[in-house]
Amino acid sequence: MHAGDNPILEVEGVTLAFGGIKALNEVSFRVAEGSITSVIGPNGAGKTSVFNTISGFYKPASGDIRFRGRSLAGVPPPKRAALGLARSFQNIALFRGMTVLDNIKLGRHSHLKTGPLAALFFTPAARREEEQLRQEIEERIIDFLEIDHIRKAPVASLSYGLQKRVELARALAMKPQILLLDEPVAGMNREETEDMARFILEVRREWGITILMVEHDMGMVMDLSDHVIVLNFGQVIADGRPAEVQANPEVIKAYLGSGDVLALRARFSAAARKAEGATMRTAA
Ligand SMILES: Nc1ncnc2c1ncn2[C@@H]1O[C@H](COP(=O)(O)OP(=O)(O)OP(=O)(O)O)[C@@H](O)[C@H]1O
Repeated sequence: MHAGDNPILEVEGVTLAFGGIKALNEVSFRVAEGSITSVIGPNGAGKTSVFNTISGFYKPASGDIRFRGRSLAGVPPPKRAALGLARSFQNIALFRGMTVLDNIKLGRHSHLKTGPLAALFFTPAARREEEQLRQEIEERIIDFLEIDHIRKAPVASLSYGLQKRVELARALAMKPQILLLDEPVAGMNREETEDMARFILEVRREWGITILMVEHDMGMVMDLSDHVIVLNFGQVIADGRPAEVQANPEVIKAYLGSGDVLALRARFSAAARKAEGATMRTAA
């Protein structure tokens, strides 16, 4: 799939400055509908700034972001979420004292037709909506993410991996068309990482949701992505399929400069070995 085909999201010429520093400098890329697209780059390259600009937390000095062809200029973050653009955060942003189920329900509120007052007085319309919401959450999201056994548990009591899964559940409850995942496997052990990778693939396959993620785990990026965008010093230095990006000398140089190159090579080759194994299994 080429990112130029049917873009759901277009970032065009975006420049973002903090004082005199350009965190993003004329950044342009497209995210194809139905793709898993990753944004990578060494520390400080501008990945979080891209996410914050797309979700509306930062206002670019120039450039435009379009969602399904519509400019998001002047559209505040909650409205972007209601349009179908949801995100998770690098550091878990859940209500730790609340249960898993209540946290997930919060995600859905941007779509409820009945306002908080109606919900308070529990009108028939609010009740119907509440019931529909409950069923939708229980039947689909909780089952899908295999968190049935912890639905009544307070989030604070859960392992880190499960909390990240609940965060994904809450983002899904927002019924996104595109999901922005900020380092979905950061801090996870191997098993938690593999679970999350499986869920991300299934979110795309079963729910038809486009994924845009920032991730440092290069094995995961190369395994999952259709398309990879590489940032360095606030600029796009490579944009293509995982194999193209890995072979790009500019990319190697960027990671070399950051001192991450050994880790990068190890991760690249682990990803390549895995891909080779998958190809051989398919051919057999
Ligand atoms: N709120 C801010 N105020 C001032 N400078 C900022 C702010 N946010 C980011 N920057 C600067 O913008 C540049 C890009 O930072 P950003 O956090 O987007 O990079 P990143 O690629 O996400 O890094 P990391 O991988 O370490 O999370 C850096 O030079 C950073 O210091």
